[in-house]
Amino acid sequence: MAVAMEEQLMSMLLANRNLVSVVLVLVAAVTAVALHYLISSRRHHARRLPPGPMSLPVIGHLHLLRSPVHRTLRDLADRAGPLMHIRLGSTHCVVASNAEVARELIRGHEGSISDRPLTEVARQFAYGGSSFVFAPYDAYWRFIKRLCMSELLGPLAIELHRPVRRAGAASLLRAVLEAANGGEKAVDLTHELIRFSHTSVLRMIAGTAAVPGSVASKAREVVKDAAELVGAFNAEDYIAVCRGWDPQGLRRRAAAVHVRYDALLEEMIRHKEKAREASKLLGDLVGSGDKDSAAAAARKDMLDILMDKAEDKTAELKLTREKIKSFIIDVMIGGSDTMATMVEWMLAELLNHPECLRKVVAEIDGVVGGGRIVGEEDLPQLPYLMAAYKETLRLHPPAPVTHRQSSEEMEIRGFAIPQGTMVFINIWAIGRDPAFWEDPLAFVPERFMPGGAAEGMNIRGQQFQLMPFGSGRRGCPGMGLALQSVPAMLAALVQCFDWSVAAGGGMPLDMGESDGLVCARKEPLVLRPTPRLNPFPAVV
Ligand code: HEM
Repeated sequence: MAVAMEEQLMSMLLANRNLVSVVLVLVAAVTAVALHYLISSRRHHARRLPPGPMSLPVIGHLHLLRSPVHRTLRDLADRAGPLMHIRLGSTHCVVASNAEVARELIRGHEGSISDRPLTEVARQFAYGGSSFVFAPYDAYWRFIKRLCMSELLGPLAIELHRPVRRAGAASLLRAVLEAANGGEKAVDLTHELIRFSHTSVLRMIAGTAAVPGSVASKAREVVKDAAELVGAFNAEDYIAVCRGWDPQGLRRRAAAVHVRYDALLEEMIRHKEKAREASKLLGDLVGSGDKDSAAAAARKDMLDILMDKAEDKTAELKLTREKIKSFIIDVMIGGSDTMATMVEWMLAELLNHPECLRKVVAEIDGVVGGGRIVGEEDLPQLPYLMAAYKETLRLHPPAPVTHRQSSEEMEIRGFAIPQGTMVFINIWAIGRDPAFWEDPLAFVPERFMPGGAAEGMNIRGQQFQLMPFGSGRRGCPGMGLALQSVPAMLAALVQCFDWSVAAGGGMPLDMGESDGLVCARKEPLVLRPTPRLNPFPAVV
């Protein structure tokens, strides 16, 4: 019976050979289409970009970006979520707006987001190559980072340069005292603080001998102009059709500023070369023993260290004159305004919160007294001052959004981030996230004190709820310096003077933010100082 049926079927199939072929082809086609759909829908799901607002052709989300950008990005993320995709022209960007996403990116994908986007303007200041700040995570970057952490900006260098910063602070206090005693109605502290932090950084770079007064004032000008250009939005960096056209003229202006900057750096380096030759000659004449070389090592500034490395034939990497100059530019731009801005934000917050200011001053009076001026060495005994500093960094990080670039495709939270995507971490929004911070907009240093909700929280980037210096391998190399210099300067200002608002100003102080590379106060801080210590301690 079965055999009969089989034979019958065979004969039917043979009779309908053409029909079978058609059916087989159809089945194969349907299967292929289904498979293709399945595979491509899986791939599409994996390639799905994180959510973001509606975009426009060509410009993407550029029309939505208002200044200050960190606020706009936070507002957009409130609707799109803590991992948001936006398109700036033709450039994909993702924005991390809470601590969990920042942690996932930095802990989980550190290797993929260790590059920084090199903008057209930044390229000019990097002598056509890439500087330390904008270098990809390559051999040069690793070399200079190691040098930073061990010698240039490491704990020993910070310690050795303490007298230089002390002298800078003394000069600021002297200027304020003269203004107060001379009956001047007000002091432009913004101006004085910028002068102080520029001089401190410049002296760390080139020592006192290599920095004539004219260099210091030219440096302030050129750093201001360069920072303005590096911080400006340049359509060329984002919109493909604008590339090579310099539509806003920024590249042209940057080239002109760079010529001035280069002349200044050459002046500094030539001074330094002469000083090194002279001291070498002297060493050869008198014969320097081990003790003298130890003292000479202690006197080395950044240029000395960099020039030693450039002359070192056994160094793992050749440090060219261009690389030295571009590194100095990075440190001057990255280090000066950030520190001045932080002292200013901190003083403004304390003046707006007199009870906190009273606690800071009482703590300094209790630990230091009125016979000498507070210094960096006192900081470990001043926990409330440090808590007020952390609170200021939480509310007013001077670099509110950090920029990275993905060097390969990566998957995060089920979304695919293409290679070459700009990765923004909104440090400012993270510090004000109501999901973590109680009463996030209030200035409450007590939250960092014993018993406070953020007691023991450090700001070095290991706890992602507070990361004013960034985090991971590209975290700020100047953090150690900023953790000493800023609170010590603020402490001296409030120990030595009572501050009141100059005529015409009102309280509370306006806390509006400026545009630019560094998020500073919009209005200059113009205040009236009254000396509060009598006799006034020696300003040395
Ligand atoms: C309160 C003061 C400062 C703050 C809040 C600050 C903040 C930052 C932040 C957020 C970054 C990006 C980190 C990241 O991508 O994860 C950074 C990078 C950098 N900062 Fe600072 N900074 C300060 C002071 C300084 C100082 C004093 C210097 C130098 C003397 C400096 C030099 C640099 C450099 C060179 C980079 C780039 C590092 C790299 O790309 O590897 N900063 N800073």
